[in-house]
Amino acid sequence: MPSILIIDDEDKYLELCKRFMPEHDFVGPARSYADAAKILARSRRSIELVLLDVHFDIPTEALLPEDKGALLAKGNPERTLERLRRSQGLRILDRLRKRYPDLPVIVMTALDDLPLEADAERLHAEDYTYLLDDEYLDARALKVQVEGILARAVRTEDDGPFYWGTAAAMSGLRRRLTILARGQLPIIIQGETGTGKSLVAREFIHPNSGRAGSFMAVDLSTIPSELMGAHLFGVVKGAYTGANTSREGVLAKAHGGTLFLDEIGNLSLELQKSLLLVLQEGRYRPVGSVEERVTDVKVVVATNENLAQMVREGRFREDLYMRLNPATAVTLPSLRQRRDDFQHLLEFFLSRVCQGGYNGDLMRQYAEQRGLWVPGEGEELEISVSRKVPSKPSPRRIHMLLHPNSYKLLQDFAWPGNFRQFEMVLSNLVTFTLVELVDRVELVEPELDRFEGAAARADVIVIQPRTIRDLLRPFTELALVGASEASAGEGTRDEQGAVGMRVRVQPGDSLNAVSCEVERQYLESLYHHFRGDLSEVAGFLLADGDAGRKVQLRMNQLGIKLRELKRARPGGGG
Ligand SMILES: Nc1ncnc2c1ncn2[C@@H]1O[C@H](COP(=O)(O)OP(=O)(O)OP(=O)(O)O)[C@@H](O)[C@H]1O
Repeated sequence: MPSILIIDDEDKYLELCKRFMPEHDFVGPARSYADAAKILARSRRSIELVLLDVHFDIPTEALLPEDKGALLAKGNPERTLERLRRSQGLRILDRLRKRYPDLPVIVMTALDDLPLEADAERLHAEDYTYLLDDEYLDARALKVQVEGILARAVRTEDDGPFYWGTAAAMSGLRRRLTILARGQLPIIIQGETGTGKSLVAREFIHPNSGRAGSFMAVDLSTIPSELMGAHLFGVVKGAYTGANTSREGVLAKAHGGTLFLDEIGNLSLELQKSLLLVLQEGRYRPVGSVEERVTDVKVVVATNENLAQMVREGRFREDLYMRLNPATAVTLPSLRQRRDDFQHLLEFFLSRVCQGGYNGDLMRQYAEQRGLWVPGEGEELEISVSRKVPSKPSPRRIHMLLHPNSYKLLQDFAWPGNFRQFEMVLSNLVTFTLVELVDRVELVEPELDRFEGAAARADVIVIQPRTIRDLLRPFTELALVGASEASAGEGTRDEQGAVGMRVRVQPGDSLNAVSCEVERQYLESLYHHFRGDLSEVAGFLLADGDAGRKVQLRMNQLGIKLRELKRARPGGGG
């Protein structure tokens, strides 16, 4: 686990830091340079930052420089020692710099008569110097500085399969998660379905936590409530009928590692109490056991429900909610909220769906047929994507060419299933496009003429606008998006024609009543969309333009008054 080393002759700064930054792990205090050197020799790799005091009231033999003979021989030895004590931190910093040039150090002092500013450059400390005032210990500002430095130390290489993109908001989120990952406290991840909550927990938080144990994930929405206790906490033989053997729970398996609880809102109130005990005291009791077990896990929970609301409604324990550290909850943005970065997201996900599996085979076949470079074992084709034909080919790159309208269609689509849906649509897009190209080598693209120069280029694959339209159509027809924007009881359409509805449900309403209400709104909105032409509605819904009568009957059954609808339609008269 990465930690912060404190070098200080007193406990003052350690206490301050622990109080204001409980999420970090502090080592020390080392009381002198010699102490600090021992700790660093043992665990330099896990120490990411040093907080260093300046004034050290320590015995003469512990003061730097080790060889003080010459210094003390001149002038007043008492005054020399006093000076050494008052600025000992700077000597320690000097030594640290020589031995560990990249180790970030924040110098902390309550004294303002030291020429820290002047020394800062020599000591490479300008970024790291922080003056604490005697009366007003600005711990919050220190915290900001600590977090800034730790975030800069975040690995810059690829962090794995979670794609962060280039938007500033995502870098901020990444920094925040890096810091939270390193700390001891639990983490709440919020976000719509498919925004990568599980992925970020598994591929980012756990690897960045520095915890050597395993990552264990449990989706609480898929486990029957009567089995949840045993699954989480384990069970002893004979605890209930059918418990023929003792079994460990995921908590035991995650010991020393990370426990990811997906859809935490599904945890029963009783199990919430047990989880609270784990968080507070690191203890739990397997089902049927009288003995308690001890565990050390980092708990990460995910939800797309509003936990605060659940607390208000009495469905989630307030004490557990508070213990889950809601002040630092992280919300992963939806794909709609990442539109500014759409080009990069498109390129990342398209590249990903082109590598490996069936699409990878198709890609290789395509490259072979067209005499392009064919990736070998462990090699990958580069994929780029844009609305224009790139000026010159690159030997290992395939370029996906999108018509500007198709690009816009993809960019503006609501993507209610977020990245899961995005990836699936793009994967199908690549499959359909490549199958057609591989099966019909000589295929002349009907829309190629729109992309000047593309026809002659084997490295440019044109994505047909109709393929995109066909792939999005089922979602467009079904999606009930933008419900919150829709006015009560009315259907509204967004730019893709997706219908947003808000259904008012009375307590005790049957499922049938709810689905009839949805169907009614959908039919009404289609009626308006097709300007009252029921044949068109039938053609769209049933692929049968002669079935207008059927649609009319259904509308009657649902209590829709066609005459009133006609009057309400813009330009419909009345
Ligand atoms: N930022 C991302 N980078 C790469 N892939 C992503 C990203 N976000 C989501 N995905 C992909 O989207 C899919 C869904 O991700 P994941 O299961 O983590 O979402 P989730 O938020 O946990 O969804 P749910 O709430 O439905 O459980 C996965 O295939 C994942 O690889």
